[in-house]
Amino acid sequence: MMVLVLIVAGLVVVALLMVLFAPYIRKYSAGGTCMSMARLDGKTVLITGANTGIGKETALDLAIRGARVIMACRDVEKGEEAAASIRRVYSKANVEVRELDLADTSSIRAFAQRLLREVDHLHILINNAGVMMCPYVKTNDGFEMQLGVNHLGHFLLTYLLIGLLKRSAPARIVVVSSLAHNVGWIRFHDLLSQGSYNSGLAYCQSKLANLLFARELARRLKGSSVTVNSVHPGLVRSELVRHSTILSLLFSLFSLFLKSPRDGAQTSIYCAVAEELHSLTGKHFSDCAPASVAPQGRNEETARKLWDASSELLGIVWDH
Ligand SMILES: NC(=O)c1ccc[n+]([C@@H]2O[C@H](COP(=O)([O-])OP(=O)(O)OC[C@H]3O[C@@H](n4cnc5c(N)ncnc54)[C@H](OP(=O)(O)O)[C@@H]3O)[C@@H](O)[C@H]2O)c1
Repeated sequence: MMVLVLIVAGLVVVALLMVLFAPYIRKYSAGGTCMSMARLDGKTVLITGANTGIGKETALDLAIRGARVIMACRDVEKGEEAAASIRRVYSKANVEVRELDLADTSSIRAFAQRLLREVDHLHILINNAGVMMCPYVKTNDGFEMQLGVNHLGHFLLTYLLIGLLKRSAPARIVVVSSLAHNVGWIRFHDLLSQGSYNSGLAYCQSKLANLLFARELARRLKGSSVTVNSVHPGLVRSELVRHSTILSLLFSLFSLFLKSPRDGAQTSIYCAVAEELHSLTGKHFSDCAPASVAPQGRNEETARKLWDASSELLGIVWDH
């Protein structure tokens, strides 16, 4: 009898939660389809974290548009499986998998060196890979994992490829950030969470860092025909929440209200191809439309400070 009461009570709580939160979840996860028919024949695209989720769907779409798509994945086997599934959907897909572990600067450098040797042009770079709310763990270089992969890894990758992008201009850089930037702030006093660690806050910090990086890079690249925009893909069914039991539970519960990875890829695709964005730079997009940015994401001083701190951590000097 007691068990039955508990089950019924549990179901009532779940139903209440769904009624309460569904409108909000729907609001942030619905809409936005890239209507552009732009072709990418002869163009080369690089997508990080392309073996699954939003990255894989972005790779499929851009391959169908005729691009040569380089899928940068930390697990080559998983990447090859994803490439094979893309070829099953579109047999002419020009996709290739290359190894890139954003949690290891030597892997990033080796990846970029090989790319610079073997690829003449790079027209679109999509910094998509991400890790969310993992336990406290360090990258190979001693950086907190979420800041290390989501921000610092992409910061270094972009630095290493910026010359190639400029030579290939017009070129576009798309940085996959998140709505989570709204509740993030940059903890300059403890950027790598050495003093204290909260996995949720560290994720939000890394996504705010994505946005600030995109804006500062756009500012520095003005006049170069390389544009940089950031996106929030929506709330998307993917493996991203794997490290958080609560979020995994909530995402399963509200699964019906979340975007599919295909729908989640639309804003990245839009920013990568839409003709009307050809010279638009330094903006943030969601649902294939300009989106609002939290005040901390618009603070130019914070963006410059983060730029300097990131360059120092990575031991690099940008020449612009
Ligand atoms: N899903 C959402 O609701 C949502 C909302 C807002 C923003 N986003 C952002 O969207 C982006 C894509 O997320 P998703 O939802 O598609 O998640 P996902 O399915 O978990 O995909 C994340 C990708 O990043 C890769 N990755 C993780 N660590 C890496 C590393 N050290 N080096 C190279 N690649 C690494 C993963 O590779 P493995 O498969 O090998 O782990 C995977 O390919 C992320 O930047 C995320 O923050 C997602």
